[in-house]
Amino acid sequence: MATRNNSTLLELAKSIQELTSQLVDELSTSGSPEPTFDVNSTPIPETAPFKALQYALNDSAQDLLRLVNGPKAEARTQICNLYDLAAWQVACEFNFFDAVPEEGTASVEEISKKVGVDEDRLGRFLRILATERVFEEVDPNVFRHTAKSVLHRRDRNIRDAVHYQLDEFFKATSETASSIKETPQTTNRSVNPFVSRHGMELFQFYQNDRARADRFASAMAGIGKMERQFEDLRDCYAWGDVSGKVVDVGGGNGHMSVALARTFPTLHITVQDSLSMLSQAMRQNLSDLAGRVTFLEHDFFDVQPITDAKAYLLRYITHNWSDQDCIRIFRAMVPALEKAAPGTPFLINDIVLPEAGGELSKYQERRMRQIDIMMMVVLGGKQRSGKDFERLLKEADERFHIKKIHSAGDMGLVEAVLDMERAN
Ligand SMILES: C[S@@+](CC[C@H](N)C(=O)[O-])C[C@H]1O[C@@H](n2cnc3c(N)ncnc32)[C@H](O)[C@@H]1O
Repeated sequence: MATRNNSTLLELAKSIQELTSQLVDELSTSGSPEPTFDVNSTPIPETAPFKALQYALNDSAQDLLRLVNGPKAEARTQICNLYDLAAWQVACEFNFFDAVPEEGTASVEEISKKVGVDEDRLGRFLRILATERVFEEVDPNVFRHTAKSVLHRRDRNIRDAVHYQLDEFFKATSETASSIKETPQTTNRSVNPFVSRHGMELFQFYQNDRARADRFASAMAGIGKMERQFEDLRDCYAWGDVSGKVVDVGGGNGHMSVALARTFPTLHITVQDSLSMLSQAMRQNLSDLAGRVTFLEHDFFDVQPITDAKAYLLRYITHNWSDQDCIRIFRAMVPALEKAAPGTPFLINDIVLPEAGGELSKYQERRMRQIDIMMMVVLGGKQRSGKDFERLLKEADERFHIKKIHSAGDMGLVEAVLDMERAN
């Protein structure tokens, strides 16, 4: 029998009270205002102490709601989640966000004229969104922005990040079970739900569709604003101790290398990627870096051509590839590491999953496992734990070992080295 003395619900509520008090104190100490749902609300700072409180609060608050709602109500919520996503898909596709002024209101009739969706369906979508505080109906058929909706008006990259997920990735996700039924034992770049749904591999898809490719590039910038931030990479390794050449293998448009070089004046970074990716990067004005960031076309399945680097970085590459492909990528690094100074760090920057459940907050772990499933769906790729990385490195070359995992979680950094004392 539940009593106030043995109540899990009250324990969770107490934890929520305590964590919220700490959060308010932290906001007060840092001179930050409390967040509201208003368009002019200031979000909670994204620093480590606030993130830790956010994660813990999410666990307690979500567990309390799960227990209070019970499995049947939770199942009811779950079966209808996709209709929330349908509303988001339409809001992005028809850009409801720009159709409402940042300050002030717009009627359903006015929004309908701008977005080209009939008033009846438009109003229904706006009202379901408003239940999650995305827009607010201030008078019958009159809406205004909230903090959560105005973000997508103010930040095109973040809107694109939601949009591409709810378009090509959502469609692919709906094919997950049937795709696995077709090939229950195999997945890779060419065998996955994305290919089942769209009839071609992800990057081929974008090569064939310029508009979606541009949106994808913008969405990647949006994701960079939400997670995988530069500060995390900057703080998880002693970059200041590295003096000389660093190779950013598959470095994309070089945005991380440029930021690293601007922060650490002893770094000289070569960004390697495909020519199409690098051509964008090379258009940037990097005159302040006096040639400390350079670009080199290189396919990371081919042998690494730079043999005198002080460190090699592989950032958010491994999760795009199957185990067999990762082994090929690691193996292509070996000749360069053999020639480089002993102990040259081979840095794998990617999510590092916990080995077993319970090491992290459920909230944090879920965010990582969502990316793991995303990689499975769209690329036949995966997220890995430290042990998974160790196994793949050893399969690539017995002499690899992990020297240190500098940080785990969603900004993991694994430092591997090639042990030259050991015979291969
Ligand atoms: C998820 S992005 C990561 C980019 C960058 N490292 C970052 O952290 O922003 C993956 C990158 O791998 C590159 N890539 C894919 N296949 C490649 C290959 N065979 N050789 C070199 N780069 C490749 C892509 O062009 C893309 O820039």
